[in-house]
Amino acid sequence: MAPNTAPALWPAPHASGAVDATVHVPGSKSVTNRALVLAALASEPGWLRRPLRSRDTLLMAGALRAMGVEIEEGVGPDGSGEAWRVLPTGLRGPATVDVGNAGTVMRFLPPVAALADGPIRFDGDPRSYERPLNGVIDALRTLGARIDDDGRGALPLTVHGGGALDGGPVSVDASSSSQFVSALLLSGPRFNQGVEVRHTGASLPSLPHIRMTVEMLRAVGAQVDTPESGGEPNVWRVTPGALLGRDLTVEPDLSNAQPFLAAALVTGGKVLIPDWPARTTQPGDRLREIFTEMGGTCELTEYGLEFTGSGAIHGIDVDLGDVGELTPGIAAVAALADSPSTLRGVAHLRLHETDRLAALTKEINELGGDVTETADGLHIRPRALHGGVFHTYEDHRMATAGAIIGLAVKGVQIENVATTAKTLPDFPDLWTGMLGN
Ligand SMILES: O=C(O)C1=C[C@@H](OP(=O)(O)O)[C@@H](O)[C@H](O)C1
Ligand SMILES: C=C(OP(=O)(O)O)C(=O)O
Repeated sequence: MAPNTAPALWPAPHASGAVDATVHVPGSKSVTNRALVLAALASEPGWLRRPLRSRDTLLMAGALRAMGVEIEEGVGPDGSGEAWRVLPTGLRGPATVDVGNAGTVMRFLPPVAALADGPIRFDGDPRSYERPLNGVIDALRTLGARIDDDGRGALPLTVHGGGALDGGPVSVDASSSSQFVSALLLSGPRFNQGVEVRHTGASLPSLPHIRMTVEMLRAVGAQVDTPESGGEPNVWRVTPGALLGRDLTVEPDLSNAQPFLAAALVTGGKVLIPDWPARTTQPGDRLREIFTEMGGTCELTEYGLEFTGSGAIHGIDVDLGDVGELTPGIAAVAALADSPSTLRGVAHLRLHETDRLAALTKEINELGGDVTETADGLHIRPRALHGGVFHTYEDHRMATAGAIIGLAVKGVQIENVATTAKTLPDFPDLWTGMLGN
């Protein structure tokens, strides 16, 4: 008998009433992967408490280990919580890095590899070959690195680390991904002359993620000048210097909190997310404002964020350029709203895990929806939806978007829900737990 290769279908639970749940959301992918890189580049050991353990972060840890960094399992210095202890060593090749489809791994690590002694080969999932990396490759060459690639500005490639990198000024068009800028800044303190990154493109997505990079660099002792600290627009400067080993507790992933907040909105229920930070650079914090405009109310207390749906869901006209990774979840809620929505500023999502604008349009429309792509986003006119298969294109946020729709629409089946393991392996259990099943 021929093997059955069709991806499994997961019946998305339909909500029989208003949810009322507390959901402990695991750590932030973006914070965990920056913290791992910074700890690996430090001059002394460091701790990461409550790191996210998901495909993207385990790939990052595995890649750093392959380059000689020791990452030990342990409990934090005060004995509480699970932690990783990172012991930076001389970075070395030869090594092979599997980036999977993690933007943070494929973009943040080539600059680290340029500092290693020996060749580091980068490879990954088929989709990783299509995601832009030209900004990092070209910039590293300008800064003195030797890289072998096939000329497409993408994976696979080999960085021939020389043990050090000159660094200095470099221009990069980061309109396709803010991660180009973050990547160069993160390793910048270890370049001989530091780095001055000048973004030359017409637009720059995901600015909060660049702010996260800057704040985390400063927290380990790096000196960073930014447009916001009185520097030139679109220019970031990192001074060369040693990095401290820190004891960092990773915040919950607020973008992964999105489907649970959406559940409160869609069912007219209530969800508490403990440990929601009072101040954060995570883009998911914008959900407090966006989901309030879409019909909920929220309160940030010492216990966390309590979000309550009113039973009504309103459409929204919003520029998501700063917070692009929230688009699939917002589109799912918008498809269930009482008025149309326009999501703008996210053309670069066509180069994410999948072409998210095309995928959302196709999948929502196949359930009976009325979504059209615009040049830089989506137009969503709510219509009565029906059940069917929601394809996910190996995109974790497509899977969680489908689950949101499934709360309100009977008979939705999510293809390959296991793809949520990219950033939230516990998703199916957390979801059914939230629903009291
Ligand atoms: O630096 C980061 O941690 C991220 C930056 C953003 O990338 P883009 O600027 O490519 O959208 C975001 O979408 C991604 O999920 C995580
Ligand atoms: C775009 C995303 O991931 P990546 O870090 O792979 O770019 C995402 O998580 O939505």
